[in-house]
Amino acid sequence: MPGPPPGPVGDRTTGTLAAFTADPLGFLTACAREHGDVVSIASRNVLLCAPEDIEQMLVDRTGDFAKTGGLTRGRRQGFPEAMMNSDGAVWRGKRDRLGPAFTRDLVTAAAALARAEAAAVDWPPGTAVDPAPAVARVTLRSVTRLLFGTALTDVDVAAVGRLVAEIMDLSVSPYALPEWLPTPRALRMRRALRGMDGVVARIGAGSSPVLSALGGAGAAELRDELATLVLSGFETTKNAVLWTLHHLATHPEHAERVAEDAGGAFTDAVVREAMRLHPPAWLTSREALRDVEFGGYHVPAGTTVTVSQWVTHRDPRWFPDADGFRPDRWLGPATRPRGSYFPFGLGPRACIGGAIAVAEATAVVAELGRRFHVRSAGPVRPRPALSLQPAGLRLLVSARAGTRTG
Ligand code: HEM
Repeated sequence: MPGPPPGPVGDRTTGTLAAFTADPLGFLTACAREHGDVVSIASRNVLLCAPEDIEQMLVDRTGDFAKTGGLTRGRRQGFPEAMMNSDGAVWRGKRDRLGPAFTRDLVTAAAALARAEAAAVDWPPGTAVDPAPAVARVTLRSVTRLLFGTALTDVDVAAVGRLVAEIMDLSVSPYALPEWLPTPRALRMRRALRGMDGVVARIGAGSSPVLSALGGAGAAELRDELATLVLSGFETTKNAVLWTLHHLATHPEHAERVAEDAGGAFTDAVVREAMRLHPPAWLTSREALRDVEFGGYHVPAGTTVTVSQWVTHRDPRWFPDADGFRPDRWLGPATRPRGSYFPFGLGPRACIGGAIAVAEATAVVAELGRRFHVRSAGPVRPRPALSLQPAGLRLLVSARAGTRTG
């Protein structure tokens, strides 16, 4: 009978919670480097780091795992009727309904819309800017125009931004107080959700292939589906663009190539490499529905099994000079195992908008990289909220010769 996986010895009462909460990325990295590919990171919590195990969980043995158990069990789900928050046959029905609307044409349209939105960014040259508000506006407006045919106003953009900020703050808080308590945070969250309801109502009144695909949904289901599509399609893509700008700001030689590349293979490689080092989705979890075995260790039913893009994307076994920003590694044929790089997840539950996100991010980076020189204006720290944010990012911006900046 195989034994349990090895792992860190935590505090007698709180286990490893304090170490995880203080520095989730550092904690998970240390677990992998010190204990191997299958690590018991807390009671009934296991981290998988080997590509073949990651593939097993996300692709080959999906029937042994549920998405909506584990870390999310018992917590009220923000949008419970959305595809993203469902499992089993209910999820299958929703994905079959929505999937066909995500066509190749939609991906092509995503690039054109994102480039047009990015063309309107008017950073004053010669200044240090926080790029997040402009990039948020570009990514949010392009994804909502693309999916729902609706151009959001600045009031809508602000309303979605407020909700995302609340969700991100909540996701880094170690304290989960009951939601009915009238804490300032709970009140802010309720206000932000009401603001989102207004945006969703406007979006739902539009017309598009995605809205037609959702034609048979009831009111609550439609609201949950639209809200999660907006939220998941926007914050992650925004962070992918912001991290890419950060890497270009610290690697002028790559920024020069992007300026010349007009959104070609090199710009695509730059975005992929940024998502390797700074994956917007840095953690994915499932609950084991039955006893399973990984790497010769026993993992009992009910265990939360986690895979981390942050940890595996930085493993030197699959990525030589793993901490270096080297976009050229994406230009040759891929020789690394499939489960070593999974910014959009893998298997049947992989991101429905991955191709759209890459097209959008590449188009925005191409357009901004063509018009602006960017230099780093200070230290940046990864903030592992629900999505990995570049905290403190500021860029010194100047116009490239021969381009208008606004
Ligand atoms: C850089 C941008 C993005 C990243 C890094 C990202 C990442 C992910 C990941 C890792 C998953 C799978 C989670 C799991 O296995 O538990 C996922 C699922 C999902 N994503 Fe994305 N995503 C991005 C952009 C988008 C966009 C643009 C859309 C919408 C157009 C979108 C909509 C969704 C939906 C609806 C799901 C749930 C799929 C399902 O449950 O069947 N995402 N995303």
